[in-house]
Amino acid sequence: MSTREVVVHSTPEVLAAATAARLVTKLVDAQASGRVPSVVLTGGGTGIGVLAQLLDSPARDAVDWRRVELWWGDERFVPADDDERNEKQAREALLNHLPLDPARVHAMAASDGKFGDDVDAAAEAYAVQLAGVRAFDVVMLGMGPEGHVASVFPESPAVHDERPVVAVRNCPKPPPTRISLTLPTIRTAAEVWLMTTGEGKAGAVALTVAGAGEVAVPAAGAVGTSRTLVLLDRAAASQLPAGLAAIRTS
Ligand SMILES: O=C1O[C@H](COP(=O)(O)O)[C@@H](O)[C@H](O)[C@H]1O
Repeated sequence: MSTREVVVHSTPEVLAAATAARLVTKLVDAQASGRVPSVVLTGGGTGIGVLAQLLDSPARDAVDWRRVELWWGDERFVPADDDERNEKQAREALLNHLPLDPARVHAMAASDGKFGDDVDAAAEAYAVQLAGVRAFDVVMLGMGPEGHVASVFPESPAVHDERPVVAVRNCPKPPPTRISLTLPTIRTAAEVWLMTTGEGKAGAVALTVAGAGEVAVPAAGAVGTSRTLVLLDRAAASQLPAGLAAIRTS
């Protein structure tokens, strides 16, 4: 398990651009060493903002996108064409514009897909797909104001679940039915990048960095085996101890 490194950027735009650049470097380095990197995408404003920045960055052409495996950390269990879907948002922000290999893009099922409205079957099928993955290179995660990551919410059944992927019901944040990787699966990643912006996230960020318990603050349980980055804008970092925020400000 790695120690958290906190990086504070001046604005959400700078954070998104810097994280997009970080991802390009990560993918290029992995491909240069002959590997096909695997990345877990996130929904939410910050995660989709990073993808939009990547679309605007000429550096994205340094990556051979046909040799990248893409997964999702969570998905809202709604019809495929619903604007709430993390997959749809990611495709519109970036993926539709890249020469990806469709066989390497691993979206979670929609509620009008192969499994119909059986969210448990959809979650189990995703776990079967994941069984072939050795370790993710990067898991990107947004974070809720109460400390949820992916669709693992505080004090919810998912936070206690040891299975790799779970169906989530009655989410406090709509839509109520979702599919999510669990914390044990997230922790198999080499690197976890926890990314968030805005004052509304500052309390949960401070609790995460202070080492709160993962049942109360699931973000605190999201760590990588070799690196855990907490990527923030100044507003999200505003409740961190002054010394810590000052160490790594860019
Ligand atoms: O519902 C979700 O929320 C989180 C955080 O979203 P944000 O808009 O507050 O950044 C997100 O990471 C997750 O993937 C998503 O399904």
